[in-house]
Amino acid sequence: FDPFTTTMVVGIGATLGRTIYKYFHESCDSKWIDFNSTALKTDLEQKLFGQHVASRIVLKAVNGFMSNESPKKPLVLSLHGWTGTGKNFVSQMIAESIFKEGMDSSFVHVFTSTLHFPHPIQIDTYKSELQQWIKGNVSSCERSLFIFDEMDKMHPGLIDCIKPYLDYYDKLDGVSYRKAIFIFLSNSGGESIVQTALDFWRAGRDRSEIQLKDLETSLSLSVFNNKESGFFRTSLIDRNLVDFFVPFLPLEFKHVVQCVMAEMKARNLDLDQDVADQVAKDLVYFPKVDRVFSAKGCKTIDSKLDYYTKD
Ligand SMILES: Nc1ncnc2c1ncn2[C@@H]1O[C@H](COP(=O)(O)OP(=O)(O)OP(=O)(O)O)[C@@H](O)[C@H]1O
Repeated sequence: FDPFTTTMVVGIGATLGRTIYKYFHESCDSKWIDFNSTALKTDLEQKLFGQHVASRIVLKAVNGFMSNESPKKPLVLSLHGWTGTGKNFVSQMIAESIFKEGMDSSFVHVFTSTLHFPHPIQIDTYKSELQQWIKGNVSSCERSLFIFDEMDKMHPGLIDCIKPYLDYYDKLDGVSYRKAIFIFLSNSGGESIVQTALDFWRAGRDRSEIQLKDLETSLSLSVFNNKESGFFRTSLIDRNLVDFFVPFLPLEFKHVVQCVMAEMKARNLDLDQDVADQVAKDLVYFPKVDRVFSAKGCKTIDSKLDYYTKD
């Protein structure tokens, strides 16, 4: 009897079991896919902190797309911003508002550049696999959601290969992609968003005054001109395949406190403002002089909270 092997086998068996169960259990119909606009609105308003611009755009974009019976192209959202500001979190909210199984749905597919496409030398294999994967999944369910994380680290050739699926084609090889949703996540443009937020802060203006137009120009310039960014070398942008660029603002101390309180609530702990303040104080803020924004946003607060709540 080897407890390690047994645990592994049981673990793998359970995962496989869940996958098979999901595969046969979940179907591509309104029983499993039923957009709940109110739930998305409530989540964005109550669970997402400090992102009034992103929140508004996402709600409008997803509502508009999901209420259109015959969209002309798939919905393509590009979420930009500093680390830990809520880009994955919002993608999760979108998935939950559309699919009963949320992120666990077999119609939601997440790709992370460094994890799934780590070796540039294998780019041709990745390309054909990715294309087959997208085609196969949309063929079995037109309402598929694809999330591409670390888009700024993605090989431009790979971005190029998904372009046809984002375009205004009626059908490609007999498959229509018009009801699919693509979400791209990246940190590119994050610094220019931070600069705008800092300018407002230094001018003594309220953060809530920041509007999309204040961020749009610098965001698109930095995304275009960033030689490191996969976007730069592709024509994703100039072909207008991205429907909405969604900027995420850097988070301040008060937002981190809100994140800690939310985490306490999620763990059924007594809400303790002092502990929340303490956890937030322990994080690093930048720029060095003003210390306005959390360097890691709301990331890592789980483990910090453990430290304060465990004996
Ligand atoms: N604006 C926010 N409001 C509420 N919670 C947040 C917010 N931003 C981040 N969080 C919390 O922090 C966690 C990590 O954030 P998330 O993964 O969404 O960051 P990200 O912007 O995708 O970061 P990265 O660019 O590093 O991938 C979330 O799961 C959520 O619990």
